[in-house]
Amino acid sequence: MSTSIAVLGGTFNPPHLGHIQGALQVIEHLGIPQLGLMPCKLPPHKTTAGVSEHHRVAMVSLLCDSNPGLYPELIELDLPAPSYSVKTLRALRRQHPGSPLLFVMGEDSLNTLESWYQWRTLLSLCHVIVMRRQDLNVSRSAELNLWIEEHRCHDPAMLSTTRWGQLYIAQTELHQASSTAIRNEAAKSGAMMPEVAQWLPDEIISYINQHKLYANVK
Ligand SMILES: Nc1ncnc2c1ncn2[C@@H]1O[C@H](COP(=O)(O)OP(=O)(O)OP(=O)(O)O)[C@@H](O)[C@H]1O
Ligand SMILES: O=C(O)c1ccc[n+]([C@@H]2O[C@H](COP(=O)([O-])O)[C@@H](O)[C@H]2O)c1
Repeated sequence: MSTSIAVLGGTFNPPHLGHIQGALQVIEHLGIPQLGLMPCKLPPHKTTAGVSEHHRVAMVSLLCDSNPGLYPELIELDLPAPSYSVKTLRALRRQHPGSPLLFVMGEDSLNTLESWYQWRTLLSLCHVIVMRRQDLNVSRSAELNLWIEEHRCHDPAMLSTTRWGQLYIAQTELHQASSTAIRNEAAKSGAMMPEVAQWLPDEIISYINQHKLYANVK
């Protein structure tokens, strides 16, 4: 079987340590060589991606430069908006027909999966890997829970011996970081609470300040 291809899709407005910690732990837990951070063109459930594609890609690229194992996967920027994951995974599947394809998402994304375009089709294209994330707002429907249990795999070896079809909940550590909280904090006063600022690596803080993306991050 060919080497696994793994991607974490996101808006990355901005990228933060919750993304990095989760991605690095998925790499380690699954024993895969690398994982692509895949900025979307336009998130399907939002009216805008926030700051420009150029800045989001630049921040993702900075993170990848300082984290061996992570690389920018820019395929969605060449696909039509909105960035429906099924369409992206079809395109990735065409590029890598013989590889296990791993689509990584946070637990909050899993909880809203029923609202995604052709969501049941995802597992005919890829494996879905879930990173743990506290999500106090949403409870899953009985139907979604049933689907999860039907497809859930407990043996990570299956993820490299089959190319699609498994849903795996990785026991990643919880991380509180959230792009919304970072943006809200920055907008408030220009001086973020230290616990929020520490969710951002230094190179991202410098980039945000240099380009005045939100407000100054101290
Ligand atoms: N702290 C975190 N722990 C685990 N998964 C996360 C975390 N932050 C984001 N993710 C996951 O990474 C993916 C991309 O996230 P995204 O770029 O939307 O960041 P976000 O912090 O959720 O942003 P926003 O608050 O703007 O929605 C999503 O599947 C999301 O669930
Ligand atoms: O395909 C969909 O309908 C769909 C709906 C919501 C989100 N997604 C994808 O999920 C990823 C995370 O989205 P977001 O909005 O949490 O940044 C990103 O790659 C989106 O394109 C995909």
